[in-house]
Amino acid sequence: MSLLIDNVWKEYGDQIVLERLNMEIPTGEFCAVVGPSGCGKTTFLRMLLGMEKPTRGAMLLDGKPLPDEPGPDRGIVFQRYSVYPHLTVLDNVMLPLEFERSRFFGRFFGAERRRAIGDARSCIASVGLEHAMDKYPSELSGGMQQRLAIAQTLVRRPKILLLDEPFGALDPGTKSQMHDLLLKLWQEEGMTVFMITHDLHEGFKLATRVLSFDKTRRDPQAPGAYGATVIYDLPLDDKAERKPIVEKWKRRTLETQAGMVH
Ligand SMILES: Nc1ncnc2c1ncn2[C@@H]1O[C@H](COP(=O)(O)OP(=O)(O)OP(=O)(O)O)[C@@H](O)[C@H]1O
Repeated sequence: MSLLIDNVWKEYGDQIVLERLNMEIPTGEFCAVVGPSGCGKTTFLRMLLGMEKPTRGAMLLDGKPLPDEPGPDRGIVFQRYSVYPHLTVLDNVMLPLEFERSRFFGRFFGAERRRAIGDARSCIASVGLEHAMDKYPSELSGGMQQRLAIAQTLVRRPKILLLDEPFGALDPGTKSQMHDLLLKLWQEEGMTVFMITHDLHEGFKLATRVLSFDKTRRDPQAPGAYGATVIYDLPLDDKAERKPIVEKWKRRTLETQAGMVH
């Protein structure tokens, strides 16, 4: 399953946010999405999720247009834990399954309910929260809450996992544990991942490909006249061999973000 982004543009009124996005992403690619604040990274993720439609161009999953509403094949995790404070860990992870089911068939009963509970429990165990099934979010640390948010998204077994600065609020130790967890889940599930990060080192550590967004042209009189595009598309799948190249691009990306190169 591959994702084809074909000349995608996104405009809000007369503001062009993104322009000329062209890329092909094979299944299982782990893309880090980097770029200056406000350049349209979240907008890109929202289009992949189906919360926003491109103004122009096409996004094709295996040759078919991406559905223009969120579905179980795509899941998102935000920086701030989007968990429900009044529900236990288990109920937080059951909820997406119940929503999905009730859209079409009403509530779970009997064997189906038991199967859903089993799926939720194994997903909670996969993020290391098996001892906290009956706890409420207020009883969990920040890292545990973010694990819960990830479980809530993974329980529907998305093919595309979208992460909007998921670890930005965590301390370095917890962040590093979350990196290990994410890599484990990514390897086990074979998902295509897009992760926005402001931490370039995190992006280069985790990703197989770095997509660096920025504007290539600017009009000081009309800030919305031009949008951002992918200025560097860096494959990192063979890190040892590509190390010198990666280092060069990493330096260039850092310089661009610091406003030293345009
Ligand atoms: N629904 C909307 N209506 C109008 N403008 C919007 C909307 N959503 C985003 N924008 C504009 O699009 C631009 C890109 O926003 P976006 O949140 O995608 O940037 P970002 O790169 O994710 O920023 P940050 O790194 O600060 O989170 C901003 O100028 C924002 O004001």
